[in-house]
Amino acid sequence: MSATDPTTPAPPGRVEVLVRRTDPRLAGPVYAQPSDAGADLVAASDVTLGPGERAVVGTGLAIALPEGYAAFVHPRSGLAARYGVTLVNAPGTVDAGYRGEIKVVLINTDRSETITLRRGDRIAQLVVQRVEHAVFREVAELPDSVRGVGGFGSTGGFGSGSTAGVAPTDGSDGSGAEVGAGAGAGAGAAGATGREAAGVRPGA
Ligand SMILES: O=c1ccn([C@H]2C[C@H](O)[C@@H](COP(=O)(O)OP(=O)(O)OP(=O)(O)O)O2)c(=O)[nH]1
Repeated sequence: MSATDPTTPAPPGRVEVLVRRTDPRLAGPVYAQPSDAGADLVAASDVTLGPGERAVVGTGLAIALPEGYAAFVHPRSGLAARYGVTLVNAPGTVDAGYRGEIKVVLINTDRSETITLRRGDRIAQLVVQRVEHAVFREVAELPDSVRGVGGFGSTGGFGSGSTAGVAPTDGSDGSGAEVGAGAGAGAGAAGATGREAAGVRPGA
């Protein structure tokens, strides 16, 4: 079934996403396999990326998602593993209200090889998901949790003989040095700057 066939209703349990081809000769979005999470997005134009270069590439597609959904532009693992090509902003977020052409922000992370992708090449994949819209409620204290403020490697890093679950002996939270202004326990809940940065209005 064509992904853009307007006469075929969505089967039960499947969300209907309206698709407009801004470039009618291009394919997509197409699920390569029935159980794939992502539908392939293709390049609307040729693009050549030297080592470290990036480009915003059109896909020839615009969509209308139902309210309560978003679509996420993810890299393709084959392009990433074979050529080092991924997305600068992975995953890119396509809002339900966005009606413009979906674009892909590609980057060539390879240090020496230039890659040329051709119009019609599959450059990314689109994952449609239900998303919650939160009500952000400001509080003075957050409820306790097992993790607490530990993060950024607090469970022991990446080695198989990790120290996961071993409490630090220095009385710290185990997360090592503070990482940026937003990593502290008070950020987000107590600091005025954090509130402003989070867009939380006083009294909201
Ligand atoms: O990889 C992406 C990411 C975003 N978009 C489109 C859809 C999305 O709804 C819109 C805005 O994206 P985002 O909110 O990430 O951009 P922003 O930098 O916050 O810009 P804006 O001020 O327009 O929201 O751009 C894409 O086509 N591809």
